[in-house]
Amino acid sequence: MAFRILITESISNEGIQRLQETPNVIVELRSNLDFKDLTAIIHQFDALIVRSQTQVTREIIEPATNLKIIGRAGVGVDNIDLDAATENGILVVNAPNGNTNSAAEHTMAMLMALSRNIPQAYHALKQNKWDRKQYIGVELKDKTLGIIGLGRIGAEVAYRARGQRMNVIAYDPFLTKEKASKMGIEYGSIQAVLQSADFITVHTPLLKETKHLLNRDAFERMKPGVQIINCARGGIIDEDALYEAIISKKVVGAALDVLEEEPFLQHKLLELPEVIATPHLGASTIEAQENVAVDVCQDILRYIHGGVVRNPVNLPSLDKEFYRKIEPYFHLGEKLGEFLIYLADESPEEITISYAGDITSYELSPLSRKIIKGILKRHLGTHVNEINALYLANRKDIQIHESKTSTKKGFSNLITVELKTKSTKRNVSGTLLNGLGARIVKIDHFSVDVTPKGHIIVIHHTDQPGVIGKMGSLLANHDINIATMQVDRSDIGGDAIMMLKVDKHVEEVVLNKLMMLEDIHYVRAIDL
Ligand SMILES: NC(=O)C1=CN([C@@H]2O[C@H](COP(=O)(O)OP(=O)(O)OC[C@H]3O[C@@H](n4cnc5c(N)ncnc54)[C@H](O)[C@@H]3O)[C@@H](O)[C@H]2O)C=CC1
Ligand SMILES: O=C(O)C(=O)COP(=O)(O)O
Repeated sequence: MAFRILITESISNEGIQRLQETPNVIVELRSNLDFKDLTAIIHQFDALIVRSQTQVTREIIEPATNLKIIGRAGVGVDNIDLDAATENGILVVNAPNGNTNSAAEHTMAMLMALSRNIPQAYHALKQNKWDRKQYIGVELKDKTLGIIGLGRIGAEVAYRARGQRMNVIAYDPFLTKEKASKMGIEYGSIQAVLQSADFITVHTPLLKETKHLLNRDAFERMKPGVQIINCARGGIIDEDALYEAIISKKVVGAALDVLEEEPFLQHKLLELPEVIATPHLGASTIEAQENVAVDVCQDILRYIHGGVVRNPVNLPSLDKEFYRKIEPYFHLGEKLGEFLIYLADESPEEITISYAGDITSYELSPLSRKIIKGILKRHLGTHVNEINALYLANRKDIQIHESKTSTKKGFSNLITVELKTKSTKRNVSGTLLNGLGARIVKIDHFSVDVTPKGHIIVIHHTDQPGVIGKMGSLLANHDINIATMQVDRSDIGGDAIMMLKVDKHVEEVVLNKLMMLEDIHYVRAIDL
């Protein structure tokens, strides 16, 4: 079946072509869809690529029954409902590096246009007005630029502002005094930035915490005559508060590339002569558009080809080398989960994953997701994946615990998964044996050695002469061939376990007959 990709906004051909050249991939470009159209057709697609103007809300995501990946050709993902995507097991990727320069350059262009009234003067000139006095500006040199959010774009703006011989003071929760001093800028609290800056530019994402970061209270703390730039996201600035601050002359200029609602036309801020604006052009350069389109399309292709995506938004990001090393454990982990859930008769309440030995040198959360996926998949089906496994476990009130010890427990690496239900605890351990691959090496307190693959029968019995013989004849009578067999016991005549690898699926009727045999207490058939 072909992999169908819907692109709802204009993105560079450099990216689209790579998708179109891929066999079995169908690309549809539909930049004229409204919300209703998109909701009606989204179920036909495996992937969706957007920029900032398509609102990928829960109402779009829920009917998207075939959607596997959403690509954002740009940085901000505030137009995508990430919770809804995660809950529905849809991977979201973005292109965080490709437009940094362009956004930083646009910020500088806005800063310079603002300080010298260039758009206003140009506009007057176009109307045949030669007015040199009204458009007198201020120099940037020796003025203080306050930067709120010193990530990729904020930092590039800081370097450029230093080039303009401005003093720069920045606030970012991840900024340290040492890092600031290496960059030749001052580290400040948000209050210090608000109080000392002549120009303030914001470069945070739009998050719950940054919504209306510049509000009435913030404007009150600023220096009289301050000028504001927003080339990040509408919503970071409270627009009513900015409007009032301009009317009261506290703020003497604002340059806005973004507003809370886009497209923005006939907005009251645009009626003020102190406000200059562009229609969300921060990333609109040939270079940035090529970069982000190529980056996002390459990630979609990596996804299609089963590779590691570079820029996941709702999954931990994996480095290629790390992925190569951890991938064999992924397979083992998922199989341990699938195996263990067959041993449980009741619904899982707690999952405890313990890692021991060499494996603990890795970041293990992607592996834990695989194990949980393996456990949940039996009852929740293929809908479970590594993106929504934790969310679904949480929704089912299953508690997850994880522990690690670098001490080796008989094997160079060992993964033990325990499943607690209302009345029992079952556990299974597995390892990767050098050169031999994955093995299940322990079930509860019994030692075994089984490849987690194919048809397996697990039998608990009492260690008595003849049990194995009776069981073997019964299987033979049903034409079931035993490929390998493992037995372990606690002590002579005590509890024992049998693990049989057989050549075909074992029907319920055969299992029931096995259960009727004397000294057999428990039988499970597991297909891995
Ligand atoms: N106008 C446009 O066309 C464009 C706009 N953007 C916007 O710019 C934003 C920033 O982009 P990048 O620099 O690439 O992202 P980034 O993730 O590299 O940087 C964001 C920074 O904001 C900081 N931050 C978060 N909460 C904060 C808070 N409460 N106070 C201060 N700092 C805080 C983070 O620690 C981080 O360092 C994007 O999220 C996007 O919304 C990005 C590209 C183009
Ligand atoms: O990358 C971002 O966050 C941007 O805001 C750029 O938006 P755009 O892709 O130009 O609609």
